[in-house]
Amino acid sequence: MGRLFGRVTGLLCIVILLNACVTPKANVSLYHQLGGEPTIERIIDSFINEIGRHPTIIQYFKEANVMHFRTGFIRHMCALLDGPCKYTGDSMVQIHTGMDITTRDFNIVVELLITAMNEAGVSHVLQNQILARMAPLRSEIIKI
Ligand code: HEM
Repeated sequence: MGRLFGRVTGLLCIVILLNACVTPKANVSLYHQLGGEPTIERIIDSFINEIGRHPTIIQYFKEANVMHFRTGFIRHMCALLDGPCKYTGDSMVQIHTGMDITTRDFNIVVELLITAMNEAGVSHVLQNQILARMAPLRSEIIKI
């Protein structure tokens, strides 16, 4: 009986531990789960490289100041993921108005960001939560 109890308890512990590994951590910000500023910087540097290699997406950035974009995107992402930064740049609508960004190109940019997150070793559970925070911005960026 004691042995059976021991086994059941052991099994329960394993289930609880596994659950802790796959369940999003409610009380820790996405920013901290990601590894803070250094990981965001790694993701954005990789993202900028991907943009630079993409024949269609690079066209949108012909006139852009890459360092300014880098700083702004890092700040914005940090704030979006509940990090300690405050994004003080222009709104998404102000920035992207007139670029005539298509849904197709928006989706390509998301793919480039996913590639960058994969390169930075971000788990898929975390990636999905980050993308869920960005998804509502679609209407502020596409064809405005
Ligand atoms: C969820 C998706 C997106 C987010 C969160 C986002 C966010 C931002 C932010 C924060 C900046 C400003 C950086 C700064 O302060 O200068 C920016 C600039 C820019 N974004 Fe986006 N963006 C998104 C999608 C896109 C897409 C799909 C395109 C084009 C296909 C695009 C093209 C640009 C360009 C060209 C700039 C630079 C503007 C300039 O400096 O002249 N963005 N974006």
